[in-house]
Amino acid sequence: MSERSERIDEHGVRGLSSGAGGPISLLEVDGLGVSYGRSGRVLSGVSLSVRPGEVVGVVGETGSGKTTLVRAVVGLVPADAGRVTFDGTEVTALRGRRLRGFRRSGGIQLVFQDPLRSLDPDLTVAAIVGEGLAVAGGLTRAEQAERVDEALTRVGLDPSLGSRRPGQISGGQRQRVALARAIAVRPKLLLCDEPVSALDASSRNRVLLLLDRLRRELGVAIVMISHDLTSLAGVVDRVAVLFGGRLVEQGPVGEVFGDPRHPYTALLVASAPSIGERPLGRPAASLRPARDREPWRHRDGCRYASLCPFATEECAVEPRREARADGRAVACHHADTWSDLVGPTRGTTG
Ligand SMILES: Nc1ncnc2c1ncn2[C@@H]1O[C@H](COP(=O)(O)OP(=O)(O)OP(=O)(O)O)[C@@H](O)[C@H]1O
Repeated sequence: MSERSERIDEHGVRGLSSGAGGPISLLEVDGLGVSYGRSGRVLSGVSLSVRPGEVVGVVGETGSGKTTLVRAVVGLVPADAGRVTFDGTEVTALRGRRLRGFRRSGGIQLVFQDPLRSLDPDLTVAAIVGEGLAVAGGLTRAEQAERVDEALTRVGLDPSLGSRRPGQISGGQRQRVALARAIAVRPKLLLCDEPVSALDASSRNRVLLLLDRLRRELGVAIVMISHDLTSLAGVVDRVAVLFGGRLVEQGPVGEVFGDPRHPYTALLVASAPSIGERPLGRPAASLRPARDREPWRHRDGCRYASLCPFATEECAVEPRREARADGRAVACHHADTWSDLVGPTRGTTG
């Protein structure tokens, strides 16, 4: 038995903690559900945990709910089910002043895809990087300036760049500035929403290497959201796959990408052959439903069933996410059997 217990934090809110008083995981998302008015449920039953210093990837196609997950974690959109606990504080229970106080404390920092949109074009780089420090308070101007220079240096930028404005530096440099701004307040968790999608291939690689270095040097945990498996593959420890607002599979990245257990993950992997040393020995086309298959007529059940070539009547009932002995969790009735239906999933190089 783990020594999990509930404790009351400084905000008077319940949270999980280890018997020793420290949190077991830094971030615990448990059964999270989010709805937007008429759009209906956008996230359902999402559970994810991130340990201190760990890098977790969340992959999913456009509209699968990736950004909503990020926003719900910091309380920018309200959850209508489940809870989010960060470093012992139940974020989903915070409202108003206490929620703003939690965000200002800077424990979680967001880094967005498009640095030009997220950086104020009228401010200097130094002012942008120092924004969070100014909001958090407690430092003299000289101390703030020192922390700004330190953050810029850490992301590989010369502090002299501090006097420029976002329009006067390159796209790769802007993404570094966004990272410098995030790490200046010494957060425990970076939530990076498509951090490299707007960059060209060489800048993308440099920023990915930088994220890896920041995690090692600062011990900061990172949740990296992306639609691109290739970007995640070299950086993350674990990966979670989001489809239609549900996590369909999660586990150590090498295993999930090397031997996917959910047909949707398998399709993603087969569509991105560059990611694995052990690519799936199957073309993506074989993981899509045959044209002559009858349309899926059930409304409930597995969200992926209408697109899944392996769906059976059983899939009309929503699959539970089964935790497996190898540290993975898969939500598929046929997780262990679908791949046998059409031959081996592993490639010949594995
Ligand atoms: N403010 C909002 N009001 C209503 N519906 C919304 C809102 N924001 C997002 N949605 C809807 O919620 C769903 C998930 O959106 P979200 O932005 O979380 O997806 P995503 O996976 O991040 O997509 P992308 O990769 O395109 O950014 C989409 O169907 C979207 O249209």
